[in-house]
Formats: sequence, structure tokens, C-alpha cells
Amino acid sequence: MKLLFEDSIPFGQVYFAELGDAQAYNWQTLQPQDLKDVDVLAVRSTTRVNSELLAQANALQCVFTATAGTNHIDKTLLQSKNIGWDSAAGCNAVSVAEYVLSALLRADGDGKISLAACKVGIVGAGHVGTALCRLLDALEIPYLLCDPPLQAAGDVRPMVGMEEILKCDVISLHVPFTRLGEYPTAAMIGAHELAALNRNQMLINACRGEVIDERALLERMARPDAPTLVLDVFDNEPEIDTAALQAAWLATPHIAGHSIEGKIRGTQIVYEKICHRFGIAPTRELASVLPDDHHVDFEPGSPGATRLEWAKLRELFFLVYDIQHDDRHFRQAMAKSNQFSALRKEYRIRRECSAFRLSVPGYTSEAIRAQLCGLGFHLTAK
Ligand SMILES: NC(=O)C1=CN([C@@H]2O[C@H](COP(=O)(O)OP(=O)(O)OC[C@H]3O[C@@H](n4cnc5c(N)ncnc54)[C@H](O)[C@@H]3O)[C@@H](O)[C@H]2O)C=CC1
Ligand SMILES: O=C(O)C(=O)[C@H](O)COP(=O)(O)O
Repeated sequence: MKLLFEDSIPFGQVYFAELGDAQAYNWQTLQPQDLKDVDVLAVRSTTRVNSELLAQANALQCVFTATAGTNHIDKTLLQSKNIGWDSAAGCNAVSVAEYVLSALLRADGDGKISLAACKVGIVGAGHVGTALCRLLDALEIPYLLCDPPLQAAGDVRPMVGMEEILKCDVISLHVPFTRLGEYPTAAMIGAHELAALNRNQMLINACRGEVIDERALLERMARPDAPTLVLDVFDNEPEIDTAALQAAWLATPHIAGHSIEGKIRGTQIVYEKICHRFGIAPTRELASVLPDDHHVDFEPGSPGATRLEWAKLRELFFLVYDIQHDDRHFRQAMAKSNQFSALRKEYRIRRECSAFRLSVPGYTSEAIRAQLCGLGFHLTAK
């Protein structure tokens, strides 16, 4: 089998070499002739799989993306050519949910919202939306869900419409970018929805830039009663309009899903799907390539405490992931030149809560232990 894989797929060579003739490519220099005689193409979201790229793909049997989003793949084209495709659905859901929680904790610390009295509106209750629900459940933060396709498919969780979502203190978007079908998401947050928001609300977009009408967003953000904005994704990446970066309170270069676990899970899922398709028994496991866990001594508060204090939680959670760090780095880099792609490619190693083993005192209450476990931490005795 001849397999071509994007060089940003972590451990690509380790995983794919055993499947056949596996070669890495750089998305910025990939040419249509590079796909001649290739059986399997493994990409991340930066490779646009379209008619131009596939013009000389004479042997291609399937395309796999090691990402959750699939809008970079022209599925109609693949179907017309009888080429299969699949994704790594859910690989980075926890990473994005932790990104959102970090934004919430920063906003709480800065007095922009109060997590003690806050309702989160989640648009898109798939892998990411559900992972976010788990974190909010652990902290007893109420939320509403809006996902008409899932609702129509019989999802039993209570759902609301966009009107209710727009009344929440925080609105967090987790839908795919789609133009067609019954529930298109292109510019689903437009002038009308933006007009409904006020300065006490926060809007978070960590799905795809095109889900918000960026022109309408910039106009709305220029008004004095604008909501607090957190952006991980932009229109027209990587050639983004820096006005959107300026308008955002926190901004990051599309790295919400870039925990090391999220990225390697993507590789693992694609590897297993290729094995399945070609009748190969998989031998590789995620645990063998993940870095070692971190060990942290954590003092969760006084004996008898039954709830983590927000300040304590912030202190702990920012050890795992502090969105402000990425925001500062992004702004500094972009002030010199457009380094959007380079920042993503060279992104630091970021771990998820599950990579942290917290040693807590024996008196730590069951309720606090449950909160910490609910966030994904592993607990050990002091
Ligand atoms: N910033 C980043 O690094 C990342 C971004 N993403 C983006 O987030 C999106 C969601 O990721 P997952 O949760 O893993 O995907 P998913 O497919 O598991 O969930 C998406 C959910 O959105 C719902 N949906 C579709 N159209 C809708 C509409 N018009 N209104 C409300 N809900 C709608 C679907 O029914 C589905 O339940 C991905 O498609 C991707 O574009 C995903 C991972 C990382
Ligand atoms: O999985 C998705 O969808 C994402 O948005 C990924 O985080 C994109 O990461 P890259 O493919 O651009 O590395």
C-alpha cells in the first residue's frame, strides 16, 4: 500500500510505516502529481481535498482525516470518484472542552462573568458539546443544549432553540461548518443573533470561523455594549483579518483541539480505520506514544470543605491549560507578521487533565474528590 500522510500528523511515521510505503508531505508544498499511485491519503484540516488536488490521483482508494472537522474534504467529489473517506470523530473533544473551561475560569477571575451564577448555552451537542457538559456537570454549572439534528434523531437530552441559547450568560459554539442540508451552520450567528447579545454575555467560537458572519461580528464588536468575545477560529484561515483578533478579548490560532492527547488520538483512530479497511490487525496503542503523566501535590482547601473554591480551581486548572498564555503568544507573534500557520505547526506540548495525577490529603471530602475526578484528574493519596 502506498500511503501519503500530512507531516503534522504526530507519530505518522511510527504508525503508518508498518502499513506499507508511507511518506510524509507538507500541505504548503503538496502538488497534484504527488498523489500519483497513492492508495491512501491521511490528512489534517490544513489539506484541502478538492478536485484540484485529486486531478492526478489515479489509484486513491480512501482519504482519512486525523481531525474532528471534515469541511476541508469535498465529500461529493470523493463519492463521485468512488473514493472512501473517514474522520477521527471525537479525537479532540476533551481538549476543546478544556479550552472552553479555561476561558470561563479566566473570565470569572477577571469579573467578566460569575461562574457561581452563570448559565452556558451550548450549540452543537456532539462530541465536544458533550465533553463540555461533563466538565460543567462536575462543577455544577448549569447549561442548555441546542442541537436540532440530534433532537430530530431522537437524542433524549433536553434541547432548546437558539432564542433560549442567546439569553445564556455564555454561548459556546460546537457545530460543524456546513453550507448544505437541513441544518446549515454557515453564518448561523449573524447580525440578528449578535444584536441579541449584550456586554454581560460571552460568545466563544472554537468550531469554525465561518459559523459566525465575521463582518457582522466586527460591526457588533465596535459598539460599546458588545459581548466578551473568545475566538479560536477565524474566517479565511490562515489569512485572517486581524481586526477579529483585536475585537476578541481572548484569541488563539485554532489550537483548541491541540492537546497532545487530542492530536495523537487522531493518529490512532486513523491508523485503526486504515487497518480495518485493509484487513490488517492493529498493533499500535495510544499509551505507548503518550508522554509520562505529571504528578502534582494539590491542597484542595480546608478539612471539611465540600466544594472547590473557584480560586483554587483556577490555580489548579491553569497548571493544565491557561488560555491566556496562548492568547498573549498569538498577539505578540501576529504583531510582527502573520504567523498563524507557524504557531499552529509549532504548538507547544499541552496535556489534558487526565495526564495529571493529583496527590490530595486524606481529609479531602468525597464531594471534592468527585469534582476533581469529574474534571478528568486522577487522584492519589498523599
Ligand atoms: N478548534 C478546534 O481545534 C476544533 C474544532 N472542532 C470543530 O468543532 C466541530 C464540532 O466537533 P465535534 O463535537 O467533535 O463534532 P460532532 O459531529 O460530534 O458534533 C457536532 C454536533 O453539531 C450538531 N449540529 C449540526 N448542525 C447544527 C445546527 N445547525 N445547529 C445546532 N447543532 C448542529 C450535530 O448534530 C452534532 O451533534 C467540528 O466539526 C469542527 O469543525 C473540533 C475539534 C477541534
Ligand atoms: O479536529 C478539528 O476539527 C480541528 O479543528 C483540529 O484541531 C484542526 O487541527 P489541524 O488539522 O489544523 O492540525
